Amino acid sequence: MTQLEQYRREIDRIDRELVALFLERMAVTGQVGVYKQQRGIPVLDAQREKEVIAAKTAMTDDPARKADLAHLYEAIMAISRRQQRQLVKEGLEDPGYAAWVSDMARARAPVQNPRVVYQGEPGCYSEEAAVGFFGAEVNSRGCPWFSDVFQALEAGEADYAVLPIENSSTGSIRQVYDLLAQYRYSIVGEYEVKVEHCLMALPGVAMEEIRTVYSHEQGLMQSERFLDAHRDWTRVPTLDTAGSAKQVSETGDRTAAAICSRRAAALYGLHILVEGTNYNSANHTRFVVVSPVPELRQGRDKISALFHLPHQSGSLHEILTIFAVQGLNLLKLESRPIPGRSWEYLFFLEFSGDLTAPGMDGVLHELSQLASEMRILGNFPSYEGVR
Ligand SMILES: C=C(O[C@@H]1C=C(C(=O)O)C=C[C@H]1O)C(=O)O
Repeated sequence: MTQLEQYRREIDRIDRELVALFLERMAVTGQVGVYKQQRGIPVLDAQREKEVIAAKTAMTDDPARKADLAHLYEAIMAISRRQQRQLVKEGLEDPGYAAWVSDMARARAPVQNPRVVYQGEPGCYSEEAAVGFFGAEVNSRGCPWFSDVFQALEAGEADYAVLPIENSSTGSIRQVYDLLAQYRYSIVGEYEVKVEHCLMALPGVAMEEIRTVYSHEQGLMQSERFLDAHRDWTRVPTLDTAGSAKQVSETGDRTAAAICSRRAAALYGLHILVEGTNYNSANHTRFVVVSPVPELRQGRDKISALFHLPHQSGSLHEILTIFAVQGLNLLKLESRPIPGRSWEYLFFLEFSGDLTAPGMDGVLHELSQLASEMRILGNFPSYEGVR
């Protein structure tokens, strides 16, 4: 037997003892669950958990092992809470859970023939997403700024907004995340658009004549490598891609070009000089459909939630432990700074699931109890179209 085989034999022996003890512990924590259920005692006892961890970490002087034991016991106790939650039904003590229950109570059916707002001029990718999600006959209109879109919902001028949330080349659209945090609205759906940018100018204009190129900052960023080959062009960010095409068309400036969709070129009578200026050929933008009133649409399989975590080391790790222990499939994690509180963050998490499925109330209690603040932004069907 090699030395390695000998070590592994030893590890297997120790693990047999560990597993037997773990199962024994679970049997007792299960009995604690029955006890709590009979007496209406909450599952989580944060003080007791602190004591359990303190007692274990006191058993070694090695600081690294102390931290390891704390993590190990966090996971073990999350597992025993999950086991107890199958028995114990809890009330509305947790604000995040209570808010979700009250949101569900006011959830409405999808609005028929809705009024839809998006940011940009007709022909922009957001309009394309609105058409894709709601159909070609959608009653939609564009607004200059993202904040105008939210204000239109607030004023009751629209039923839904379609907003870009992330791009597969350049990442998150931070302004939209910040507005989602600011307004207490719900995400009720999502849609993806394959973004293929083109360089366009007035008919008859040659590449050599171009001095300035206009596009939304995302269009410029997604075409960065193409533009780097034309360093003498001035790059001017505009409110949206279609707006830049409209501007080139209306000013009649032969030294100007726009980076925008093929659709916008046709709409504003521009001539395409270069197709596919985006450096990533698989360039997709994901849009969310935002509603001022919560909805629970058929086929919901994706959950979006916002968390403010306690400003202490390990709090993100603890939340992620819950995801692992509860078998939740985490799809995206985004953090945004909190104004006025340097180095504190709001975390936006997306994960798979249907919050009305059995057992999900326990998951929400767990997450709400560990976060300083938790808000469910929505539970909606994920985009299923082809990429
Ligand atoms: C087992 C209990 O329930 C929970 C799980 C704990 C554990 O696994 O040690 C400790 C405290 C509670 O949050 C208990 O209350 O003792």
